[in-house]
Amino acid sequence: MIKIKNLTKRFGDFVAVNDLSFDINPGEVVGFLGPNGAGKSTTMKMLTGFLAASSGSITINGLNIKEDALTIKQGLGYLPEGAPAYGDMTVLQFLSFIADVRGLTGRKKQVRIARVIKSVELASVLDKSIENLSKGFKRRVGLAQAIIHDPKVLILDEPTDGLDPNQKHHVRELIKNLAKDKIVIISTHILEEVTAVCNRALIIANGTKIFDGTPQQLQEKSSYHHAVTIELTQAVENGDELKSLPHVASVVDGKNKITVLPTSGHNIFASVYDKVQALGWQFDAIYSEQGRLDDIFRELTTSSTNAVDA
Ligand SMILES: Nc1ncnc2c1ncn2[C@@H]1O[C@H](COP(=O)(O)OP(=O)(O)OP(=O)(O)O)[C@@H](O)[C@H]1O
Repeated sequence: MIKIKNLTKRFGDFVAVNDLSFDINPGEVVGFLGPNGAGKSTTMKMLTGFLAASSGSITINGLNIKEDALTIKQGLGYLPEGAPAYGDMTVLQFLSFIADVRGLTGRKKQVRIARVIKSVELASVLDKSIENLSKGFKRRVGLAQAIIHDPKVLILDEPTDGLDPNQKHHVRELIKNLAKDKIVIISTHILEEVTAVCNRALIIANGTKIFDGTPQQLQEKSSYHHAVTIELTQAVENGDELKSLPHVASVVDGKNKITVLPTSGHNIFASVYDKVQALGWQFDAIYSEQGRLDDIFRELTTSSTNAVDA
């Protein structure tokens, strides 16, 4: 279990992480979100013992990062931002080196190396220098070094950055499989990643926690939660006719699309559907939305007085 209490990091007068507190339990895959400069990487660096906190405490499985950094690091996998160091090593040399650093020897070392090569799909680049790899392969090598020792806590800073869509899918599946008995913290800008991989979302802005809940609870905060979208066959209608329905907050007219937003907590699908039928509108699709994460992310992170726990 990870316990973060009143964690603060100052760089001179600037407060990058401000009084952050939260706990994380095994089995949780936490999407750590926030706009650029919110303090995500700084928090991750403190969690992994690479940066000392100005105040507050971090304990991982009962050990304090200040006193037991080495023991904590042994049970932790970390994928930092960017590419792995030692660009002149080949992929295989690098993995072998990391396995040595992690104290793996003999058959166990060979088995673990073979396992990560397979799970992160590195077989085709084993003899290439890391510096000559594409961005996506560099990221995969970074992921391989983070999981080679089967750590109980995995901290991944933008794990799918630079990967093509197939690889993104593959890495997300890999993370989901790895996550069963571990704590996984993923920093990401990709909101769809949160619903695809995470069972908890934690959003920070200006170093302060502004949301902590499930991806579902995050979606429920969107003004598009339970909004009804009608994709019209022809863009001849406007949404004025729908504005007067009960519990309708507003109507957004798009090109061939009209979206009807409900007032909080109301389900307006049936009444919108009936009205569209009564009006005789031709449509290709009509559906209820789950909520738009981009929209709620913007709402939460652009307002400064919005601290919330789901
Ligand atoms: N070593 C440092 N010295 C001074 N300021 C720093 C230092 N490291 C980070 N900062 C500042 O702290 C703030 C938080 O940075 P951090 O890298 O943690 O943000 P982030 O949420 O990871 O952003 P991004 O999404 O852009 O990676 C930023 O304003 C950054 O400029």
